[in-house]
Amino acid sequence: MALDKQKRSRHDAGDRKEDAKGVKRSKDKKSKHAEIIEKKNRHSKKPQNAGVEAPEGSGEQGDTQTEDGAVAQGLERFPDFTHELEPSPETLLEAAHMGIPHWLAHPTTINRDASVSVSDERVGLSAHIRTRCAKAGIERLFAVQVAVIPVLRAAHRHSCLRQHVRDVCVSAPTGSGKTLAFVVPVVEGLRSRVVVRLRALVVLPTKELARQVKETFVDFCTGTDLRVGLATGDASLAKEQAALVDSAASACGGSSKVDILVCTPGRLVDHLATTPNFTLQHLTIWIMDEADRLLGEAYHEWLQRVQSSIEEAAGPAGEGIAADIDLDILAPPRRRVQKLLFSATLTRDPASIARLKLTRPQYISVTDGDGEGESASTGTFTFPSSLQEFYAACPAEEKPLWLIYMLWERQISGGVCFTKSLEAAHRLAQVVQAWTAEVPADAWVGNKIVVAEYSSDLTAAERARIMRLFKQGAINLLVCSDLVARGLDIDQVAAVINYDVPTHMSQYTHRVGRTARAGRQGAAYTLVGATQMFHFKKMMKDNGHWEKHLSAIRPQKSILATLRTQYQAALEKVSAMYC
Ligand SMILES: Nc1ncnc2c1ncn2[C@@H]1O[C@H](COP(=O)(O)OP(=O)(O)OP(=O)(O)O)[C@@H](O)[C@H]1O
Repeated sequence: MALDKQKRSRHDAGDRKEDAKGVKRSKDKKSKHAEIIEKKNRHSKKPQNAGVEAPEGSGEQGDTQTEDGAVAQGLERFPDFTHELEPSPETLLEAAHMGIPHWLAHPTTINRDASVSVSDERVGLSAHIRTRCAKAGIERLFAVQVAVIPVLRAAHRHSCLRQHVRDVCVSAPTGSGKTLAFVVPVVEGLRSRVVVRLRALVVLPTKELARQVKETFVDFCTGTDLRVGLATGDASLAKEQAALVDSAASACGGSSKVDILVCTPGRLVDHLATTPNFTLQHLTIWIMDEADRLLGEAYHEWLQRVQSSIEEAAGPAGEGIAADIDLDILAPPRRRVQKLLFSATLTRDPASIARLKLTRPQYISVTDGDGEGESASTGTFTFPSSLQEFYAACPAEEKPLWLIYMLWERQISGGVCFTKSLEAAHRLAQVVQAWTAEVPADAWVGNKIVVAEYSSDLTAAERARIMRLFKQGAINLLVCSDLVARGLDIDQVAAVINYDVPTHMSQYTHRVGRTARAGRQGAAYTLVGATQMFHFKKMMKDNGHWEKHLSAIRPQKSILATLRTQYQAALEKVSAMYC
């Protein structure tokens, strides 16, 4: 009987893997998986392909845990399209030497092409979420959603039963749909709540990103009673306070006016310090999006302050317990706040990770192919498969001309061009604008370039106006500092240009990730001055990105010569403005 069940569940798991579009089906690959699974089984008694991963030692294993992860406690079975990556001994050794925790070197991986239908019964999305997806034009779930939604749905059920839940770290390429990977399970988990309490906290590093995520929550909460709040400092503190809590109510925490709060770290700390009745005592889920950037934010030691607020409300038990310690012995079952970290470039810095006091964390990673390239020490930067990458080695003093060449020759319309500073963005936007005035009206083959500077120097209202015009196509080139390098989701970005070479691979990843989002085609161009070539090449090579992904562009001399004349005329006009 037990054997039958085992066979059946393995068969089911096999089918599930086969059905996930994009999961490779070659015989070789299957046997490789089988080998890995067999090897793992030899080393551990843990069931493979567990759709619901019951926390070890949380009282859900043994008699109650079945082979396929369904738990004999009325919990439903969730599908699993992931597999655990078995790192090589060398990788593990390297990770150990660098102090990288064991769980971070053992990701649960999913092929970035995996996808299932929104209405697939095995994912079990409610009619409400399916309707919201349909309204948003979403028919299939992306890989990160396929991997993460079942894990968080299962965790929610465990949490409701006062069973321990694991913290989750998620790494997936830019534009791969990480936002919905947490929005969907949060809304599913909360939509039948009775009393309004602040139960989900979502922290993002910038106002723009917070607004964007809040809008997604609002879309997916439409048709429910759930209330979503925003605290970014866009509105005055008093206005935010009035929107978040009923300060006249006597019961602390019973006065929340929102179920979900999307905020920036600075404003969160302000509310913790000054807003009467604002409390995290009912929190069940704490999401940090763009987590690596957030961990670098020092604002009033926001991380420690949020952790302390949570711990004060709930008591310290269960926090920060290493992944392999049996919780049954150490802590009584109770509801705790589940921490979720999302990023395209998740930090591997042991010190940063330790500060988070994660509880038995699980690491989910969306990778190329079979998780190849997942390196324990550096992490892999996985890029959208629809992204094409180019670089041009150019003389440093001619970079503006070469930028103009790219814009002209590649007919870039819907471009975002990154510079290293606000000043550089300002000046470059002026030069490009002056050049467009030099081009005869009938010479444009594609759209005439209409350029605007988009930087933190502008007011929020000006930025909103420029963004609106960009989305409408009235502006088709934005010149920016790194303000919009992360997270911003703009469908219309067809190309990214690194006018100044990014200094880190993560900066490169986030910048180029503004294009080729959600499976759309996109191109990234990097202008590399002669003195920067060594660094750029090394950075790309160190990350296994040089040979496989980058193509060189060599400009046609005749086109360059024509553009040079126009460029020099433009330069003179811009210089005259400063005299
Ligand atoms: N299943 C889906 N089908 C179609 N489009 C989707 C799906 N999921 C998300 N999207 C769209 O994909 C785009 C990118 O999603 P999102 O902003 O969540 O990416 P991300 O992974 O957070 O990227 P980044 O790391 O750059 O912040 C959004 O416009 C979103 O609406």
